[in-house]
Amino acid sequence: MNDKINELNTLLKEADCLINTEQLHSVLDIMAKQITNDLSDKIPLVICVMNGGLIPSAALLERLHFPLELDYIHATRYGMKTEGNTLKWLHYPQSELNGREILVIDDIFDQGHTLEAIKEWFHDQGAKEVYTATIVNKVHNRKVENMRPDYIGIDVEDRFLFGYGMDYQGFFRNLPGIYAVKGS
Ligand SMILES: O=P(O)(O)OC[C@H]1O[C@H](OP(=O)(O)OP(=O)(O)O)[C@H](O)[C@@H]1O
Ligand SMILES: Nc1nc2[nH]cnc2c(=O)[nH]1
Repeated sequence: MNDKINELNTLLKEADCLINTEQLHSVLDIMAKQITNDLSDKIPLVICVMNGGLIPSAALLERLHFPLELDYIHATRYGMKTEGNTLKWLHYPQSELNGREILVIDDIFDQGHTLEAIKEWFHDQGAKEVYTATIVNKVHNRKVENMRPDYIGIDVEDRFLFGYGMDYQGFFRNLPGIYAVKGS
């Protein structure tokens, strides 16, 4: 137990903070304004992508001051690893989706397989429009071809990130900033 705590504390101490809390708040304010402009008259169904989307969803939701509904989906393709695999679907939303305007919120757009598959699934369920939002977009050339989020907070370098929803081996989703693992 102590070994694990020491290992994790060292990892955090050596990590680079790429986006601090203040920067995150201004990014979230801007995203919330864009979303409000587009969706405030549509009574959207907001979908949190668990687990990483939990903190970004809460932060955006408290900045959206118009009628909306909330549900969640749980899909994961990284698990405890730093390399993505096939997407596992763990929970589907229970709300009526047919004809709805949907806003899907996640923490990161990396290669894009997760959001691309989720967006396609909502369209298959009869959603009228599916918007997607992520706090960060990782910059590299390994992306899916045909999809980008409608709302992106900030571009980040191609390193392994944690904090603000994103985990390192299941830990550190709770950090109020975004960090990159040393040497990644
Ligand atoms: O753009 P991609 O390359 O598909 O990666 C992005 C996805 O990876 C992370 O989820 P993860 O599978 O780690 O599950 P988690 O949300 O429970 O952390 C993150 O929350 C995104 O959903
Ligand atoms: N925690 C975490 N999850 C991811 N999923 C896709 N990319 C990342 C990343 O950099 N960090």
